[in-house]
Amino acid sequence: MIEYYDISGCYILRPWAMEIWELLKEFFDAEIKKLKLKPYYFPLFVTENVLQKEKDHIEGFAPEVAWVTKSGKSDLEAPIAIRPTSETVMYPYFSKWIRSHRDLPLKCNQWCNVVRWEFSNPTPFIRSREFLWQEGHTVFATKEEADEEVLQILELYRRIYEEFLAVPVSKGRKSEMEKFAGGLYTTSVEAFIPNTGRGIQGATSHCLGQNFAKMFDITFENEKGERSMVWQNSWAYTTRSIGVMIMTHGDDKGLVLPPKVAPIQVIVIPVPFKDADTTAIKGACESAVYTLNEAGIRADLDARENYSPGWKYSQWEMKGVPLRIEIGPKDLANKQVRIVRRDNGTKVDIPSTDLVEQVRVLLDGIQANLLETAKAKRDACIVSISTWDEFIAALNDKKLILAPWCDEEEVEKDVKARTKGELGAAKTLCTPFDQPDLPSGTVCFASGKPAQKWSFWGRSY
Ligand SMILES: O=C1CCCN[C@@H]1CCCn1cnc2cc(F)c(F)cc2c1=O
Ligand SMILES: [Mg+2]
Repeated sequence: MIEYYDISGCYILRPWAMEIWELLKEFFDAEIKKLKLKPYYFPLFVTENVLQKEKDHIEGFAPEVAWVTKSGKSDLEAPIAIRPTSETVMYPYFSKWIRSHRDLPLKCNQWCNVVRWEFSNPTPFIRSREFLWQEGHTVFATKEEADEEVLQILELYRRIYEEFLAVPVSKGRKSEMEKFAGGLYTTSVEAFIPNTGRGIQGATSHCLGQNFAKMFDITFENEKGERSMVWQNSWAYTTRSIGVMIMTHGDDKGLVLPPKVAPIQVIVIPVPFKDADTTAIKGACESAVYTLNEAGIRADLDARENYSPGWKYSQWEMKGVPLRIEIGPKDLANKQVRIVRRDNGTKVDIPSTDLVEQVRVLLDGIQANLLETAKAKRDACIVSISTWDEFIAALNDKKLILAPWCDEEEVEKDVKARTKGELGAAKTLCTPFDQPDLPSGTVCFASGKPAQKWSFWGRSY
């Protein structure tokens, strides 16, 4: 999927990864086009004074910004930043383009790369200094429109994770401390990795309120001729989503790819036998591949002569291909094929006449099974707690913790301070929209004050 690169935190995305990214992009791009998003491409570079436009938007991030300071041997008269995100690149032009309510809503999306020179341990897909993403930046006349779109996009992110990557996620709202500092509120879809007991943010959808409108003077004349400030959203998901899928489904044989994002969904392998008719077997494999491709199923043939069938089985299992079809002399004679599932290893012989129908059923079955299995594993990690001791025990037990919280930032900071350590501190992951019942009199696990809500807490990536 990747090749390591001679700059730390940078990776080469090879076809097995890029094809997954392209399948996700195909779905998401089609969906946002239904919402009238327009494609743009803004420059990679942003000047220092524009980037510094808003102190509290950038302040904590300054160490991550990568700068161009020279061209050839000569210094640039002023350093130029490489975009870590595009608010400051785009919004001066939103200000120029938006004059009247007729110019609203403005709906801009760009598929691009961004650079953030992180120093914590670089990890392929999960934390890299350059990554691919889409960033949506939308502008509305009213808060109601913005609020509605934030949730529409969040639902698309849930679909990317649950319907395509087969990764269960929780929709919720970030705390004031964890939200995007420049915005009004942040919603996110949160995943969880049982093996490491860490939460991971899958995607985020922010309502920026009118904060950036104030900063960049983005105003419009409404129907009554009054000048007012716009309401904005911004939202993104990144190539990190591929890493979450890998960690969620992988097993000791390697990758396990959900069919919806598998570049090859079915690999067909001829199983020659000493005196059997290899030409007929290969012909049967080729027609199986053809028939499946005609039906819109991503099938391929592995007829390499220099590898044994067994060697091929292992290789395609390692690459996570959902289904393997074996055709040998016996299968040929019985006009059947043997199909092997990657997710649970079951083998089934089906008549060649039923090929497309059965493969579709099996692929849907694998997709559903992967999500259900991941959901069960994730749910088994969720524990509700009510006291500090229970919280610490659950944290050390690598759990995803649902805790009653007073919603005070000081308490959130205090929990971080009290759980610092080489595994990283505990933090709020999100306050799930789906709130369990909170009996009156329930107190916050950390402060003892009246609890306002249930929130997910845990260590994170
Ligand atoms: O998360 C999104 C969705 C897509 C558009 N951007 C928002 C907020 C990004 C928050 N963020 C995140 N990381 C950053 C890193 C930087 F180096 C930097 F200068 C700024 C930022 C920064 O603003
Ligand atoms: Mg960051």
